[in-house]
Amino acid sequence: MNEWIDDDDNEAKVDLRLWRKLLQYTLSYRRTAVTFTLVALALAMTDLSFPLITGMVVADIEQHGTDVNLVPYAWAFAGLSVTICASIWGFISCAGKIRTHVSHDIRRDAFQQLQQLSFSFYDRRPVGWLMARLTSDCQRLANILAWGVMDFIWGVLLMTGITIVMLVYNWQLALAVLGIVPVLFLVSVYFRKRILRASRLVRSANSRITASYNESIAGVRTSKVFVREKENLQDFDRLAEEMQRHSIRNAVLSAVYLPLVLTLASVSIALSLAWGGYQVQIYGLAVGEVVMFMYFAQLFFQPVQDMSAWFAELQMAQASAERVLSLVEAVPEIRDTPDVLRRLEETGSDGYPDRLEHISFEDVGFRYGSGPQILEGFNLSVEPGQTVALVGATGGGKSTLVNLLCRFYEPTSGRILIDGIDYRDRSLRWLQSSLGIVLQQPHLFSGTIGDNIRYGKLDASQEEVEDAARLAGAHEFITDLDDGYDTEVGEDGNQLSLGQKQLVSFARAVLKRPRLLVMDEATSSIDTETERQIQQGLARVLSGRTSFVIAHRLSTIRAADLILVIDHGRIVEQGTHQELLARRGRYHDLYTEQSMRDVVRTDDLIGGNGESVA
Ligand SMILES: Nc1ncnc2c1ncn2[C@@H]1O[C@H](COP(=O)(O)OP(=O)(O)OP(=O)(O)O)[C@@H](O)[C@H]1O
Repeated sequence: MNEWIDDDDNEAKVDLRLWRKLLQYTLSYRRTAVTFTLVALALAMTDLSFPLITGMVVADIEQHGTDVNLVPYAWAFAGLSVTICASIWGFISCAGKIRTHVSHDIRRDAFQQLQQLSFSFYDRRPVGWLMARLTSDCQRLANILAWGVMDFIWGVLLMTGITIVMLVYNWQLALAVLGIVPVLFLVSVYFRKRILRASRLVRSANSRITASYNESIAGVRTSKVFVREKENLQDFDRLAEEMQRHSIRNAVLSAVYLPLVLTLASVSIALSLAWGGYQVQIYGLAVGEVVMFMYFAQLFFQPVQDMSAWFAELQMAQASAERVLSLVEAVPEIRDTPDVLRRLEETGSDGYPDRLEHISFEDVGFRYGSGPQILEGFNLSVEPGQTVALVGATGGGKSTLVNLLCRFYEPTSGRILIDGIDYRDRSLRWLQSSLGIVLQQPHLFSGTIGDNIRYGKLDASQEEVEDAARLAGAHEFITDLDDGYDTEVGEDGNQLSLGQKQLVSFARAVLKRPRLLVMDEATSSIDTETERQIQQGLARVLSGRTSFVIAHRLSTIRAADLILVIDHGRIVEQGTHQELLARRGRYHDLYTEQSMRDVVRTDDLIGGNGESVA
């Protein structure tokens, strides 16, 4: 499995430097954090007051018997109860607020980063990995950075208060109570970690079982045809057995943990009672004080348990923290150089004329990451307004060339010049806003067809949108739909056919009127008649604009000014359609092969152009 997908939840050493960075998310809500600290202080003081007053009542009764006036104590308890209610309300609302803000901020930063990162980043991280970072990891970190931090503040305040009060009252009894705390902490961390791990294993087994249900329901026909029912059941049994094992382990651990904590708490209370009782008998210590210490002993356990639980979670979430920070702090590989940034800041432009005419590749070499060399010493010169077509065997490097041209990747050696200037010396924004791209698998966003076309120019009028659609050959099918331009395309345009999606994406590119148009297999799912319409429309709109077309359907590029046959990252042939056919080389073979494969198409191509293939 890919190392990035692996959801490694094994506990790692807590890296404080990393958490300090993440803590900035909480600290940026200074006002809520300060309010929270005051609320936590009030809560801790109130918690602390209960044993104190209880101790006082008992001591008072011990001293004055039935003459004691209990009314002030009743009022004090009533006041404390109200304060505790208010503090808990404040506690929960502050922590909830901070959790929501922190979760939003981490997600926003991660999302913003995702928009900036280069394609190479996405090559190494699958979508599933990124989705998990944006959802479960962010959620988990937000919980720690809000509830964990809040519980920590409250716990520290309360434990410090109890320790001070106990030491001031009776240091020997205090030590008897406190002696058990480290043991409790260690036991808690030990069990919490194992319980957390076991419950995650249960969750993970559960999701695999759900996926298995899903797969067997979706693939029921295939399973039947291949008579796989028995094997499927065996696979399912294995998963179910695994889940059962983890669930039982989880239940056993929880069953051991709670009684153990309660026993430790009882030991601590018993110690204070025994030692306190001894002091009452020998040194005449007030019974109220012993009661107070027993109460304190009990009170001490809640924050210790909470803090040990968060500590265990902190260890388990170390991997999440690393993954999220690696995303938030990732530096885009392709970005404006400091020099370009300085020029942009000083003058608002990268300092060159807003023109995109002549393009040349000079000795360009390229490889994806540490992969094999895809291009080496690649040279090409494209004149203004030329249509360059790239054809050739699959995996030859056509899309790579176009990716380099669009600066989605940068050459690993050599240069790409636009009007004589290395494009790395120009701003990314300038280049990418000059581009129009139509892909074989175009992406449409949820919304209407009109919205999707307008994505190319947000302030375009309805008329402009329709004109663009007409030129792209999309108007006809759009107006045939019941809601026309207001038709909802669904998620990723899945309410439309692939051909219709390509037409909408064409219209979007046409509306933008780009200086450089790039089409990657863009007309593969469009019928020949529509394709001809598009060709005519584009010829009008893009006359004088440079374009690069990758096509497997060679009919798309017959009119290209320059056809390059690419193989293993090299140009093996170049020329116009006629020249290449006459040469009877690789292009001629490809063309003939394609014509043979599709007789109807061949008819159309020969008829359309009045030329013979053979
Ligand atoms: N993102 C990537 N990471 C690593 N290698 C890649 C990546 N994209 C392409 N390649 C490799 O680069 C080589 C050229 O691929 P490219 O997509 O440029 O070829 P192509 O000519 O466009 O192919 P096709 O006609 O099938 O689309 C192939 O060997 C491919 O495996």
